[in-house]
Amino acid sequence: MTIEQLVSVLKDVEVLGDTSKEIEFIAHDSRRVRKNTLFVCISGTRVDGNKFIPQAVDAGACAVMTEKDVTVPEGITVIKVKNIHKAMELCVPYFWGYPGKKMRMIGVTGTNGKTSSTYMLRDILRNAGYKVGVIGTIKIMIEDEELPIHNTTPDVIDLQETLAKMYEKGMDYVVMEVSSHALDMNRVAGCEYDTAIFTNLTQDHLDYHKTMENYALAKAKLFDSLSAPDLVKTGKTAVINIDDELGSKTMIEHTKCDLITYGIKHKDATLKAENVEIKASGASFEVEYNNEVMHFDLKVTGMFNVYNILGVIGAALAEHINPAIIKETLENFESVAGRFELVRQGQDFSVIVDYAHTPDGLENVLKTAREIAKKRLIVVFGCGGDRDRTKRPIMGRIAAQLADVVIATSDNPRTEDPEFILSEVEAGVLPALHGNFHEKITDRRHAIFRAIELAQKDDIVLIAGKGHENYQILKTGTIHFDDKEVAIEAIRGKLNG
Ligand SMILES: CC(=O)N[C@H]1[C@@H](OP(=O)(O)OP(=O)(O)OC[C@H]2O[C@@H](n3ccc(=O)[nH]c3=O)[C@H](O)[C@@H]2O)O[C@H](CO)[C@@H](O)[C@@H]1O[C@H](C)C(=O)N[C@@H](C)C(=O)N[C@H](CCC(=O)O)C(=O)O
Ligand SMILES: Nc1ncnc2c1ncn2[C@@H]1O[C@H](COP(=O)(O)OP(=O)(O)OP(=O)(O)O)[C@@H](O)[C@H]1O
Ligand SMILES: N[C@H](CCC[C@H](N)C(=O)O)C(=O)O
Ligand SMILES: [Mg+2]
Repeated sequence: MTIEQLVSVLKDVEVLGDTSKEIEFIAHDSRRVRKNTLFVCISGTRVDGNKFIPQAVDAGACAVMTEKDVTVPEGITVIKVKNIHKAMELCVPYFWGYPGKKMRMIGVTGTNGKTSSTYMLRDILRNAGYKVGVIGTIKIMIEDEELPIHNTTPDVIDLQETLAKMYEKGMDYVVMEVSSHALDMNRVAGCEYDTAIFTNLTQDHLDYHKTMENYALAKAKLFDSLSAPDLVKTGKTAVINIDDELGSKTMIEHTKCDLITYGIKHKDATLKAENVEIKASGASFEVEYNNEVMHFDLKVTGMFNVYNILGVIGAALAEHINPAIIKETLENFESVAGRFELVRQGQDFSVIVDYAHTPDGLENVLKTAREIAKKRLIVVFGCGGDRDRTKRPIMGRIAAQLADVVIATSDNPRTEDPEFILSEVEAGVLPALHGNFHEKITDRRHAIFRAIELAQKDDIVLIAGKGHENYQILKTGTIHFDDKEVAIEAIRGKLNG
């Protein structure tokens, strides 16, 4: 596409230089620039992308898009815009040919349960014979090909490039996590969702959204988008957890298309789970749809997973998937890496690695562990740095209320002092202790070893917060760290005396 064609979708734009050049790629990161790239200069929270123009030009950029007056080497075209984010939202999907309008798109939003739901949907759609791409916290999947990811929902440039790749490789469906940050920043511009799930709304990310109301309104944008004026596909459905009273009210207010609600408590839920049983071996429940009762005997457990599964059933039915395929797939679904994942090394106590990193996530997972625990429940957890500080004492309180042994440790401290984060966690732990045991061990590896050392026959050790992550982000840089690996090492050490 030529620069002239590309800028035709922009309004407030001034182009300095040759507009007949062909653009072959768009990047905002100078390290990803190649021949004939348009380099988009973004002033970020850490650095100003305009500073990297020389590197981008060296790497092959033939044009730059910027809000600033910049000096460029001769022959480089400058596209000057008023608002770089608005400009990207318009021209990047156009450049890639609107791939997010060509495939069926399922978006999942909510504080917790997004990754879990997308993985279940992927399996259902694949078993129904479709080619599926997935975008979310852990990685990008294009059928079986895996690519790394930096955000739960990538920015508009990375997202459109990924969607274009998926379209080119023949994906019928894209199932993706749509984070509140992404909705607020409009990273999903140019996407057209067909079915959207709302899992729940509980406290997180208040550092960014400031209030729960703003957080809810960011999520509601996904539901607004289902009835936007410029849609090209038909058959939109919102699938909403109606047991989440506050969140569902906002999401439903913003829904103007077909609606499927789900829940366990609410009497009017379209999909209402009955006879729910939570066992260590898995959850079971029944749900009625179109006057037929479907019975589910799952391998995953926990009330929270029953909710995730109800949302998934709703989305799959909205996409007209055969109920028999939905049932068979969900009954065989085992787990997502780092989500209530059992670490089995032949020890006589259970070790679970889980990604709970919000108050509600931690409460749910501790309650589930408590329901299936034969003896004591030992929890190792912490809170991330440079993230919502107000959740720290709340998570501390929940851990102290629900576990027998509480080991507070570091998560990803990022640029913060780990001791300071822990002091905020402990402000919640200490007043809530009721004769139960507590230790503060800043080093996460030591904390995991200590929990496993303390574990006795039939106890459960829950290592929460980092799930699948194989790194720890410290002030000094990112190091390799994997809760599961460390747990295995500790268990083996204990078994070998
Ligand atoms: C606050 C926020 O969202 N920041 C996002 C933002 O980074 P930033 O503004 O700090 O960018 P920056 O590092 O200052 O760089 C500015 C520009 O210089 C460019 N650059 C930089 C270095 C270089 O050598 N060359 C170069 O060109 C960068 O590519 C960028 O365009 O743009 C980056 C690229 O798109 C994002 O990866 C980054 O997400 C950071 C890592 C982040 O932690 N975001 C969190 C808050 C987030 O978005 N989370 C949500 C929800 C998670 C969930 O609950 O599931 C998510 O969707 O991930
Ligand atoms: N429906 C749910 N309600 C509450 N907690 C949940 C639910 N589903 C999962 N969890 C808990 O939250 C953790 C994270 O789950 P998952 O990764 O599916 O959520 P997510 O929404 O993708 O999170 P993120 O915001 O980091 O992308 C799980 O390990 C589990 O402890
Ligand atoms: N997507 C979430 C993940 C948090 C994971 C936890 N390990 C942490 O670092 O706080 C976030 O960026 O807030
Ligand atoms: Mg996720």
